[in-house]
Amino acid sequence: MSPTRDGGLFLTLEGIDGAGKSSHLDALEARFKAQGRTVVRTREPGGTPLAETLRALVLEQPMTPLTESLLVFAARCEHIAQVIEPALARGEVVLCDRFTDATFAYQGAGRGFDTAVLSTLEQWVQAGRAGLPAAQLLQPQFTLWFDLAPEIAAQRLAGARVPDKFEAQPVEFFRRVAQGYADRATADASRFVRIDASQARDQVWQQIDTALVARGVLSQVQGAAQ
Ligand SMILES: Nc1ncnc2c1ncn2[C@@H]1O[C@H](COP(=O)(O)OP(=O)(O)O)[C@@H](O)[C@H]1O
Ligand SMILES: Cc1cn([C@H]2C[C@H](O)[C@@H](COP(=O)(O)OP(=O)(O)O)O2)c(=O)[nH]c1=O
Repeated sequence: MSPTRDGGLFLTLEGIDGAGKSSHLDALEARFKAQGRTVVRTREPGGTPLAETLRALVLEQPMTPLTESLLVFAARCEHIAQVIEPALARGEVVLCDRFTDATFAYQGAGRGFDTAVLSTLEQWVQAGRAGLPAAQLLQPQFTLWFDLAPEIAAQRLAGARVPDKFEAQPVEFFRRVAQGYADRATADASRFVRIDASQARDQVWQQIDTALVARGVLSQVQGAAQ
């Protein structure tokens, strides 16, 4: 069996903007469904009507890093209570595009905001959740970290879509964000699954599939290459 909480699986995707996360969400969802799992596909900031309203503010309005941090954790609080916890309790797969690692990477490393404050907010929002020991934070079982040089991500995004507030940031900002992710990965090596996102799309998918099979989260597809 896969490592689960209440039979559910909490899997997140992370990386700088343009790293290629969204390109693999459909295939991941289909892969779990093909194995008979019910999948809740969601994102942060967002995932509930209120959290989506907060997302629009965070992505469009200028604000202080503290306001940004409070809003993403407020959105997360709703998202956990209304979507993530109930789905995990039902034994489902929660496939979430970003979670708290993004706050440490973007607000912490990118904006230079105090990570001790972020850790406090993380405690408030992610500790004491249903089905977990009081001291344990709700965290993803695994985080697929799409690691890509900021210069390549910027090239991929150029002309691909209208940039939002973060995507309009200079490459130096994304260097700091990328370092923030690398630090989180070092601190929680068993949770983070590093994906070399510089490879071609089908090779990136192969890395994802192989990593999740190796961790017992997915079963090998019959006839697939070892
Ligand atoms: N492996 C890849 N090689 C080249 N381009 C890619 C690759 N993966 C995604 N892209 C392209 O890069 C851009 C950003 O990908 P996307 O999945 O939206 O990234 P993210 O969700 O991480 O911001 C898109 O235009 C996408 O088509
Ligand atoms: C979850 C989260 C996202 N963000 C940022 C990162 C992204 O630039 C943006 C939204 O992420 P994303 O959904 O990846 O954007 P898109 O749909 O355009 O690919 O929000 C934060 O700054 N802090 C957070 O805690």
